[in-house]
Amino acid sequence: MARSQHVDEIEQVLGGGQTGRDSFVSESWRRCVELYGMDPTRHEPAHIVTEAELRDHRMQAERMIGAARTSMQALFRQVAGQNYVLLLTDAQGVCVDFFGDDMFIDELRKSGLYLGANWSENLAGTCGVGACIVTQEPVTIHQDDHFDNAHTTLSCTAAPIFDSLGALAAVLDISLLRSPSLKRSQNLAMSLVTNAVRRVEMANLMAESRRDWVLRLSDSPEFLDVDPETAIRLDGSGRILGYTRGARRLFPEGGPIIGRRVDEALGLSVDDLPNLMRDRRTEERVIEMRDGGALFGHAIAPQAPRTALRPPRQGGPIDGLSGNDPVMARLQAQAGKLAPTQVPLLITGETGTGKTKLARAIHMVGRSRGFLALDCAGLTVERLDEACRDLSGPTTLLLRRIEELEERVAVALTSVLDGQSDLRPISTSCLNVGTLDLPRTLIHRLAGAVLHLPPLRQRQDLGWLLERLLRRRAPDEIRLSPSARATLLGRDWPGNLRELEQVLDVAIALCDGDVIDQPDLPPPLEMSPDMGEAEEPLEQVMEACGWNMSRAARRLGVNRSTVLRRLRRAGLRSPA
Ligand SMILES: Nc1ncnc2c1ncn2[C@@H]1O[C@H](COP(=O)(O)OP(=O)(O)OP(=O)(O)O)[C@@H](O)[C@H]1O
Repeated sequence: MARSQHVDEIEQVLGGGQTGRDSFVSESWRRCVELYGMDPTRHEPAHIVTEAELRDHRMQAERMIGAARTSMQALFRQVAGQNYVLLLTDAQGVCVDFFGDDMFIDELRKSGLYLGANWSENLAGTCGVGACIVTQEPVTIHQDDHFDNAHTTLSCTAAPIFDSLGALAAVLDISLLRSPSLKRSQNLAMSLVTNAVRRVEMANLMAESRRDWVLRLSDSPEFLDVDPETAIRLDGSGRILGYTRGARRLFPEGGPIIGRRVDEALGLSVDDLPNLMRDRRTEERVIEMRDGGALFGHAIAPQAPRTALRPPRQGGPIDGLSGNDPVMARLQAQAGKLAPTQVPLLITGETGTGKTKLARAIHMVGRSRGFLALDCAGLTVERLDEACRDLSGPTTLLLRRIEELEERVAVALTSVLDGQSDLRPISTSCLNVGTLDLPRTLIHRLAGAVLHLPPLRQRQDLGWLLERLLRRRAPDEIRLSPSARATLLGRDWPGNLRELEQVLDVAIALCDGDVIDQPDLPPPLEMSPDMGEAEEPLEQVMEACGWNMSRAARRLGVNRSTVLRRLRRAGLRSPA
């Protein structure tokens, strides 16, 4: 388009005419004339700040430059050989970082596609960075979308980068000195730059969240751990301390996000975060959204060491484990005091009583940065060595079902613990410490203190648990009828909290309307006499099972070879 045509079109738009330009372009033209007093015939060189000013701008933007570096490098590699230039500007529009081809450096510098160029709209007229700062949205300003006649060969696609409090912090711009005439030729550039911005915001949030929980969210399980769409940073009571821009979709009604509770948008509380850590399968980490949708979640525990021997926070993860049960209250008080120490802990209790949950809660309150969870069933020496090889700094080692440890692995574990003083083991077992068939040397390294969780049938807070678990699973309207409630309160719960959760899940699925009635409750599992508590002495178990190895294995919840090994170790033989 000839220069005069460009000027004519601007004047036409100023007069209220429609010329087919994107509305954000026409609005920017209007601002250029009416707000900044620019002349449509202007042809001005790029505005470059002084060296000293650039130093200041770069210093102020230092953190964002660091957070953006990796994404910019990756983006630059993606567009290699296509003459694209990448600019990172601060929120004032000054270019504080740059990636471009050295071959064109003089031309880039002259056009303002270089460090120190100031692309704010009131100086440069309609341009990618300037329009992006004003609209706070991604934009492409293509060729004669630019107001200033000096820039009408450029094509600039820019996306805003927000800090974790939701304020505009920077702009990432991808530009071409010369481009095809069609604006849609830049659609791919737009998608590349918006993806890069998402990763920059994520890197920025992660860098400042070492002391808090981060919950990363994704629509699909495949991208959850590698390239999630958004993330929120949470304090110990589940309030949002920071977020990446994508998290706005959690609160479609708008308004400020900082300080909101996560359970306003998602069907989870901060106590559930340990269940969303990376050691769980991605497909299992589903989070219900309050609006009926679902997302996949990846929770990252606080990384930085906490101040030593700090008492657990009020309303923290350990406090949330029970209602008004005196045995649990005592246990939680002990757990809270032991959590910030390095004392190795053994948590015992029947299956499903919440041993793993308590272990994770202790880790959250403790001082360890790292967290490694290992299932002892089927654990090999190689897997143990591999998992513990690259650990650095204080780390919680959660060993689930320690009674399943094979002898060879038990020996290897003893050496691992001896060799890594930063490892704090927290083990769980369905057996009491006295019946654990493990080398004494190892038991002393694992059971500095023992915390025993009561079975659900002995807890006095079953009513509280019913309400809490129901509220976490179902919208507010769903409630239990008095008879359904009485039935649940009267059950034995051999599967403890896990069984309770499953019964509620089934009842919620089966109930019509918003009342769970007695017929909606699945009947209690028929427990065979073989599946009682697995805490009796081995000889008693064997006798009860008629010295049948398979039955004894089922009753103890272990495999046959473990029973055989225990019998040998205890010097027991069938009387027959
Ligand atoms: N205090 C609690 N409040 C609510 N839910 C709980 C509580 N403790 C545990 N749960 C839930 O009960 C289920 C079983 O808990 P967990 O896995 O910690 O039990 P466990 O004792 O380690 O079981 P197992 O010995 O069979 O591995 C989990 O889904 C957990 O989220």
